[in-house]
Amino acid sequence: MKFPGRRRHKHYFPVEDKDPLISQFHSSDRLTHNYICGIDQIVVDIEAKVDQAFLDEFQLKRGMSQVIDSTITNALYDRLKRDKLVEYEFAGGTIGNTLHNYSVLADDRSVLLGVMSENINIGSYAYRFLCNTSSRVDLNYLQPVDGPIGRCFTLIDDTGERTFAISAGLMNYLRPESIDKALVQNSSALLISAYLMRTQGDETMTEATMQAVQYANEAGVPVVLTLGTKFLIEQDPTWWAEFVEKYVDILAMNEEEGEAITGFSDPLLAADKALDWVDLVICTAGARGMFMAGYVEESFKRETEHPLLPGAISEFNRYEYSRAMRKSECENPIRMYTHSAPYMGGPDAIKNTNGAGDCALAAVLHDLSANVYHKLNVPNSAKHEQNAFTYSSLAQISKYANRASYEVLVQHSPRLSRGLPEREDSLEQAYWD
Ligand SMILES: Nc1ncnc2c1ncn2[C@@H]1O[C@H](COP(=O)(O)OP(=O)(O)O)[C@@H](O)[C@H]1O
Ligand SMILES: Nc1nc2c(ncn2[C@@H]2O[C@H](COP(=O)(O)O)[C@@H](O)[C@H]2O)c(=O)[nH]1
Repeated sequence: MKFPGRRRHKHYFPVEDKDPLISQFHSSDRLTHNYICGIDQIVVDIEAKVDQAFLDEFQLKRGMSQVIDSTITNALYDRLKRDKLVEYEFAGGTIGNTLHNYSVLADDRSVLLGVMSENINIGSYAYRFLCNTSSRVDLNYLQPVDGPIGRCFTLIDDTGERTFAISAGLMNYLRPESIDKALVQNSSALLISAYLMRTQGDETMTEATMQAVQYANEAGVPVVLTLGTKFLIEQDPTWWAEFVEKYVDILAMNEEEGEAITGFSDPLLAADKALDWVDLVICTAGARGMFMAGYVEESFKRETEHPLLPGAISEFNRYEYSRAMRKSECENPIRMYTHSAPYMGGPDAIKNTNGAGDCALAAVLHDLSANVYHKLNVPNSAKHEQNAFTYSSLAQISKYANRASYEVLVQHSPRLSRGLPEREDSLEQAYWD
């Protein structure tokens, strides 16, 4: 719950003193609301601490997200239960987490597309997923299926490395006809992950995703792709690069995924390379914080007031105070980059890194969506003389994203249980204005 805040005496007066003009102005139903939507394999995370011998026993590759068959699933589940190794069971899924965190941060609507069991028993995984998802995430468009959603065994070793074993259930049976064209085309962004391309046999998730992407591309709705895991990208980096160039507008990745798709281990160079394909890049880099890269029209560029940073691209942060634009909106596009270290140098004790990257992306999406909201409701604002993609400067967004992921690092779940404080000394005043 948000802090109730201070009450001022002057706001309490008799009904007859009410000014009809003022009440009209404050009426929130006169504001136009926007939303973002995303597609996911609906899964619940089952988290346990394990060692290498445990991974070997179930033929799991350390650090990977891998799909397991029903024999391994049953054996793994029985073993986790028998030895009481399960620490948490919580709604997961990379896009589910991101939309939940977006809705918590923005206190606004997002729409999740995917499947949901049509018959739900109290305490079942489907039930848990629904219970652990923000009421601001619209679940009305989920496609019913006759069977279970997915389970993601999240196995964490002593070093904090996470190995994901996915028991798919019916999570990949979202059908193309379940994608509502108007819903996608009226949204402020369509969020997808690389995992959605990992289907087999008669699973229809990839086709459904491509249907949504086609609708979004047709309507100019930004398609945001998060790469999920480097192992998926490493299998065919050229295919992924072409996919990104053809269909995607905003690319989110961590430094390992960045290396897999671009060949550059330096996150700044990886972000720069990815900017050949998309309009905006987010590259998280664990304890090193995050890098972002984007475009701005020459005439709207703003120089940073921070020291210029050395790096593979010298003084790369020079224009980090600029708001990002789509390359196609710029007559003379300039590339700009920013880097932010972790908020407060990172937490003293990290409880869990699960979902830190998803949360950073949620904050970026919040900024993008706030821009759309502002434009819809205050179209004549001087702010929109620049046809920017983002509400804030790249420098501000990356700080906000790191602030949001900090919150995930100090809790056990990948999903935020509350929004960020209204104002913080550590964020520049301009952010809140
Ligand atoms: N060990 C760490 N110390 C401090 N901050 C961290 C650490 N790991 C992650 N973070 C924060 O979380 C963000 C996302 O983390 P990262 O691990 O790169 O994402 P992903 O979960 O996608 O692999 C980073 O940009 C940083 O702000
Ligand atoms: N939709 C899918 N989500 C998956 C898969 N494997 C893992 N995950 C989810 O990722 C988050 C952790 O995100 P990260 O940014 O910290 O890597 C976790 O909650 C898992 O549920 C998958 O195959 N599909």
